[in-house]
Amino acid sequence: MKILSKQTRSATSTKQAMQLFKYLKPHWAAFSAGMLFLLLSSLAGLAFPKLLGELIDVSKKNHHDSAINMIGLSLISMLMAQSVFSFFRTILFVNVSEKTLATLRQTIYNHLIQLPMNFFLTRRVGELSSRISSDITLLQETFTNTLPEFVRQLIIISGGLTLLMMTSISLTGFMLAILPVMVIIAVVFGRFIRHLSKDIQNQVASSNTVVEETLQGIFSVKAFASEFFEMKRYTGRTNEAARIGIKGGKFKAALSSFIIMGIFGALVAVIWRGAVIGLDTGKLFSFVLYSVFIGSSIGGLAEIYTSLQKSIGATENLFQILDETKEPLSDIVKIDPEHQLQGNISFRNISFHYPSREDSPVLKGVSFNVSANQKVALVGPSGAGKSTIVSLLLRLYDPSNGHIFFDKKENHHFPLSALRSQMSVVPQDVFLFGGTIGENIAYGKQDATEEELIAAAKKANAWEFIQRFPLGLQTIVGERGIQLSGGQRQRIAIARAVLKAPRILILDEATSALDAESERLVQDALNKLMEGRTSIVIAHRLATIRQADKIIVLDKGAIVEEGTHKELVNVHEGLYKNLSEMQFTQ
Ligand SMILES: Nc1ncnc2c1ncn2[C@@H]1O[C@H](COP(=O)(O)OP(=O)(O)OP(=O)(O)O)[C@@H](O)[C@H]1O
Repeated sequence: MKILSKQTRSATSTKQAMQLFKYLKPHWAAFSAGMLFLLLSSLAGLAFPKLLGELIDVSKKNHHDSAINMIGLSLISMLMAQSVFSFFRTILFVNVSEKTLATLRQTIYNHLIQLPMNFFLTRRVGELSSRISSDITLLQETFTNTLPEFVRQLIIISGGLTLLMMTSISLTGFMLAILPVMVIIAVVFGRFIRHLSKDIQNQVASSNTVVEETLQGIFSVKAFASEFFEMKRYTGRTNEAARIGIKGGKFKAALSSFIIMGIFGALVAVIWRGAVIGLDTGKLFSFVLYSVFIGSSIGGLAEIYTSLQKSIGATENLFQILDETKEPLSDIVKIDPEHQLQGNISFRNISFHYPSREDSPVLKGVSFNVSANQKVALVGPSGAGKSTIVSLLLRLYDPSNGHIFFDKKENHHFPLSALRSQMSVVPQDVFLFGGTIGENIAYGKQDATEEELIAAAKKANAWEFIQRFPLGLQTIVGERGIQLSGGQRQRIAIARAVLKAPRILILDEATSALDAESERLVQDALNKLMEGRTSIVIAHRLATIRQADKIIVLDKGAIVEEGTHKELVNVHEGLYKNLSEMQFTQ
């Protein structure tokens, strides 16, 4: 990864943030209309102090009811106008940001799911899903609130200052010399206190951890007679929280005194100065109100700056995903005859290491052939490289050396989606999606009819238990539905494979033992499934592969033996012979 200087980084981040506007483009008209309403509502807001000041002056000077009523009426019309403008501005901004962010969410997710396995090796699922949820929520907040608020504050500051200067340039200068300084000090001070409050929260959280851990592990605490040790630990953490809390309290007290003295003091100074130069009461009143508006907008800008920085960070995270290269996938409708597999596989001198661990080779010069419709078993100790061979077969990774052929054509010749769609994996740990049993079976073929689903379930020996559920195929599985047993889940996965009718079947045999009945049902279903197609079985229990056409024995990334069961059990001191003796004497 390139290391960028801070400036270049912030320049690229800003550039990326600008890319966001690409997603806004289709909604440009609504966005501009929203901006116009924002401008109008901010201007209407700015008219208040002026009208209020005039009201005071008119009432003091000539007591003309009609003039007073006129101003009162203008104030009410301004109020109405402002509320109408705000209403439309909010609706327009929400509309634009919801639509923009939905597109952005879809773009990011669609890109993410098409990224190669390499990408997922080095990232945690939580981190990636939080990008799609919290980073985008942050942007949503920016588009709906922060950006409009930023524009509003700018209008208030510039408009307010113009109006103030029209009243009195010297008093405006006086106000600017003191009020913004006080506001900025208060903001910086406030931030410092917020940091401190975070420290307190962390400290309190860490003392709560002691409570949680010790209560959950109360058995260990008692068994090790650690009560007094834990009491000391808890006392230490809570006292520290109290110490930081007291320190924070002092600063909070100082801040409120400062606000009373500094900010209100500055306002008093402005009023005093206004009185000295002989400004009318009404004018002075509106002057002070504008000063308050401007002061709070300056304070607000600091908040907005932080929040914009966060959004730029979030955009950077999101666009980083879009910068990654996707796998060349396509939505398969029909496979070209040229890309249809016969089922012959050939690995030629394959070496491989995982991209995340360049220095540890996982496969070293592996070569083997599988003819169409053969049943081949991969055997070997844990970590030998069996699952890695399967990943290379599926082209989840490319080998670092060597070539993989399907029917004498190199694997690159086949479009990736066409290649994968002709293979099917029945994994050890079957992952079921949180939908119905029917949907889970149809995962291999989304447009399957109910009859096809039932036929597949029957072939997989799964229909018998599915039909016993009152809702049959419509039964919900997963977190919010029923939990299926290991054997049942495997049979659902087999039904999925039956439905997909792959040319090449990959079975990762379950290591955990099923009860005898489930085992028989699963094995029987697998045997039916393997008929008439090439099957690669990662075998953990050697009893199931005695009939295999070929057994490939791997050890530490290399093939050490190859042959049928009969041949291999006769190899003197052979690994297979050893492994099978160990399993059968258990
Ligand atoms: N995603 C990965 N990143 C880095 N190294 C990996 C990854 N997956 C597997 N390995 C390493 O590659 C080697 C081979 O692993 P593989 O899973 O292919 O073995 P296996 O023969 O299938 O083992 P088992 O029978 O335990 O499933 C192991 O040393 C393992 O630590």
